[in-house]
Amino acid sequence: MKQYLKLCQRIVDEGQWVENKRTGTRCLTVINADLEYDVANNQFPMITTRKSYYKAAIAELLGYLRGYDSAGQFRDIGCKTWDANANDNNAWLNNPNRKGEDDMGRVYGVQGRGWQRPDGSTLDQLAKVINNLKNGIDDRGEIITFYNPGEFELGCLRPCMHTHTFSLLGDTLYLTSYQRSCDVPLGLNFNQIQCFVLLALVAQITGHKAGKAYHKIANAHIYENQLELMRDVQLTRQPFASPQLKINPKIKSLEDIETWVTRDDFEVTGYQCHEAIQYPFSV
Ligand SMILES: Nc1nc(=O)c2c([nH]1)NC[C@@H]1CN(c3ccc(C(=O)N[C@@H](CCC(=O)O)C(=O)O)cc3)CN21
Ligand SMILES: O=c1ccn([C@H]2C[C@H](O)[C@@H](COP(=O)(O)O)O2)c(=O)[nH]1
Repeated sequence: MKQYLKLCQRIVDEGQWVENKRTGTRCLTVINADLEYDVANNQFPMITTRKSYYKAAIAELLGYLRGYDSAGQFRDIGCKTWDANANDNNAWLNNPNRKGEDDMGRVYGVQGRGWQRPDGSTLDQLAKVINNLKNGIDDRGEIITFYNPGEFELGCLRPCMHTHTFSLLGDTLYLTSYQRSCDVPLGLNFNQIQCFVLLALVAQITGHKAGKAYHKIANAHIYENQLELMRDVQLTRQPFASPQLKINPKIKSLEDIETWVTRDDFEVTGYQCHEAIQYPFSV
């Protein structure tokens, strides 16, 4: 939690204003942030200086792992975060590749589970990684990437946390996640949780201990309309200790994740937080 607040303070103190054409809203921006999460000791990185909706963040991750491409599928598993990008962004609404209400196109999990090969077949990146890790193999390329520049025009948004590298050292599994663009008040609150859960969950289904998750961010920003709430409210609060995450031990395979797992298979204990803050969202 301290590293999150440190990054927020750094943006407030040292950030530079950058115009953003896609949203029309300027951002106070810094380049390069490194965060890490202690999954081994179950220090769940949930924000405590405001109320955090961790179940929606986990549902979003489950949707990525299942290869969802519709905001409706995300809503059905308890996550509304894709409604705006699928249905309220003019560039996407006017894109001839959009297949109608709620369509997100070829983003995130679509690439992760069904990367299109030149011969017309598809590659399931996630299944390959899980299979190798289950068999104790780390070929130094246990990478899942959602970043497919050749298909950007087929999706509503370029993936932000776009690449996940798993590494095995002995029987301990590590994760390094890369993010190109980060909305620190809103998105990072979710992305921290997702890095942690991705490592904990993959360790559980591949039979390894979880080590640390490393989270590398290129462009970290606060939108102009979020700045006052961050500087004058959230940053004046003292954080509480990290809560713990409990994952249903019955989750044993990728197939479980694809078929019956829900956000309620994840429970947090020891979460103490300050009042909710509603940050504005730029579409
Ligand atoms: N500008 C922007 N920021 C983002 O963080 C973001 C995007 N766009 N587009 C794609 C996804 C969608 N994400 C989102 C979207 C909404 C919330 C959000 O509204 N969070 C609220 C309430 C969550 C809830 O009630 O479930 C929050 O207070 O955290 C968070 C992440 C993250 N990504
Ligand atoms: O997981 C996510 C998804 C998105 N974001 C944020 C980062 C930016 O503020 C926007 C995306 O805008 P681009 O113009 O495509 O960079 O969404 C996030 O923080 N985390």
